[in-house]
Amino acid sequence: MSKVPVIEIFGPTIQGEGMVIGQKTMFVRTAGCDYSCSWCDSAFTWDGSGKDTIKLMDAEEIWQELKLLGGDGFTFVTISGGNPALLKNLSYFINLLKKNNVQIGLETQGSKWQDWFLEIDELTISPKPPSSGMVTNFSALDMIFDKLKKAGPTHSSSLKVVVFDDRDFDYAKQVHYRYPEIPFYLQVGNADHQTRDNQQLVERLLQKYEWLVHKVVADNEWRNVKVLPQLHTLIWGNRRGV
Ligand SMILES: C[S@@+](CC[C@H](N)C(=O)[O-])C[C@H]1O[C@@H](n2cnc3c(N)ncnc32)[C@H](O)[C@@H]1O
Ligand SMILES: Nc1nc2[nH]cc(C(=O)O)c2c(=O)[nH]1
Ligand code: SF4
Ligand SMILES: [Mg+2]
Repeated sequence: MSKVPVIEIFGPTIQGEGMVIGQKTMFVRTAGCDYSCSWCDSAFTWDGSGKDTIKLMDAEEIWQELKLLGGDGFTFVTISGGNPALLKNLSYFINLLKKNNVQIGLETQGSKWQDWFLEIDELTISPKPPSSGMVTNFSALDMIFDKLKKAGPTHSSSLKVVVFDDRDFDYAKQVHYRYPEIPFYLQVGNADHQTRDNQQLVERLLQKYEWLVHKVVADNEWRNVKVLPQLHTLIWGNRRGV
């Protein structure tokens, strides 16, 4: 059957990150990841702590849940995870969204390809810097961008690298140089993704954002780049489902 493991469906909210930041959207978060980033803010999707909340759902069931939550008040759905690119069967849900004229965003780290990437309106590829503890498979990433490029200029994708420290910053630059034609976003890393103290969290994140902006503006090797915070974290802290 065409089922996929879903761990949460929420919205309407705004896309807090990357190329369509600010966009009103619903979210579908799939379970399971082939990575285990040290600072993952969605570790419940893969570390076992959320296993009782995973539901195997088919396309129509996910759509019904989205309509229940969002009614007619949305035109955009973002799929994240975990790594949704592990799920070949997501094609059924993606086709159903297209049939309903819904725009689709998707977040993945760039470790796996799926043919349905070509159906995604706003595809965010987010390779992981050294602080994550993960090692990027650049031949897999090359293959993904080759396929997207062959699919033609109508395809809208971007790179988003989370930065925690100077090494991450250098890694991000390496990625940007390797794929210079892909729109590039630097994102502030949230080192306190467990805390409930929103005031202190926002203060630290804004300091980190300032640090990152300063590094970019002082560096002539960065030219065409956008530097962003996680907007949803500035509004809602580490709350889930927003
Ligand atoms: C939770 S991941 C899920 C999608 C996919 N596995 C990925 O990593 O791209 C969604 C986005 O959140 C980012 N992210 C995860 N933990 C973060 C943190 N502590 N601070 C900032 N961004 C984080 C990831 O880098 C990714 O861009
Ligand atoms: N508002 C909001 N924006 C987001 N952008 C990417 C998210 C994610 O966890 O993938 C996310 C999320 O969880 N919430
Ligand atoms: S790849 Fe994404 S979901 Fe997987 S561990 Fe890293 S940040 Fe978390
Ligand atoms: Mg998130």
